[in-house]
Amino acid sequence: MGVTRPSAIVFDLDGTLVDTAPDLAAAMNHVLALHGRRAVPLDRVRHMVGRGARVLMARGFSETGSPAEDRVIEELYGEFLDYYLKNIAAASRPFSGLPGVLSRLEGEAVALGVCTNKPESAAHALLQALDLGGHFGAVIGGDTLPVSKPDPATALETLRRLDADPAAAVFVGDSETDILTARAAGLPVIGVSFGYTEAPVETFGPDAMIDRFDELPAAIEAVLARR
Ligand SMILES: O=C(O)COP(=O)(O)O
Ligand SMILES: [Mg+2]
Repeated sequence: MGVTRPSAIVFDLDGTLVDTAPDLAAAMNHVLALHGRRAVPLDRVRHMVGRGARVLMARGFSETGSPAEDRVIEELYGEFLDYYLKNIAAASRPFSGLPGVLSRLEGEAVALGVCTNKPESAAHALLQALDLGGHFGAVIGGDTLPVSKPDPATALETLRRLDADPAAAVFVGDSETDILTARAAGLPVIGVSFGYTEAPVETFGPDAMIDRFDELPAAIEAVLARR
């Protein structure tokens, strides 16, 4: 029988805490339009997010014609980020039930962190725009460290900054990247069924799945008890 009281919960951001796909799609389609490409529909974008904005740009170009050459990806990324930072919360909203579950965890003195492949500046701007920033004691973005998810250093550094015991921490995410990150860091991982993923996230073997945030406390308890 393992621990049941979590020290910390580390959350992925896009597709886990916040439904950002509409604004990510708008920014990607803005860049595609600048380069004479057609728009990618929102439903497709939901399967293209999860490995950072450079990969999103590459996928957007491959989806709409000839692939972008490596040497132009940095320029596309710059165009994307410029538009995205100006429109970061035009349509992005926290997933249903999130504020309630964050308050509940805080009430139980559980430390909360964010570990995302979004640039750290974009992660802070988004959390602030949605009035969520105050909940999280640490935010690690895709450019905070020399490595990004799925490198386990990202999750472990989030916990270090929270001063939380990794042996009682849980990762929550929506994509294969998150499952790989948590596994490599030795953390139990809960998948959310409402996020962005190339294939259904349960196929990557999370320790538990939730369909709604009100299921999170019980799922945390279950994965820690099984440790
Ligand atoms: O920007 C992305 O591609 C993914 O961001 P996430 O790590 O918060 O899901
Ligand atoms: Mg995600």
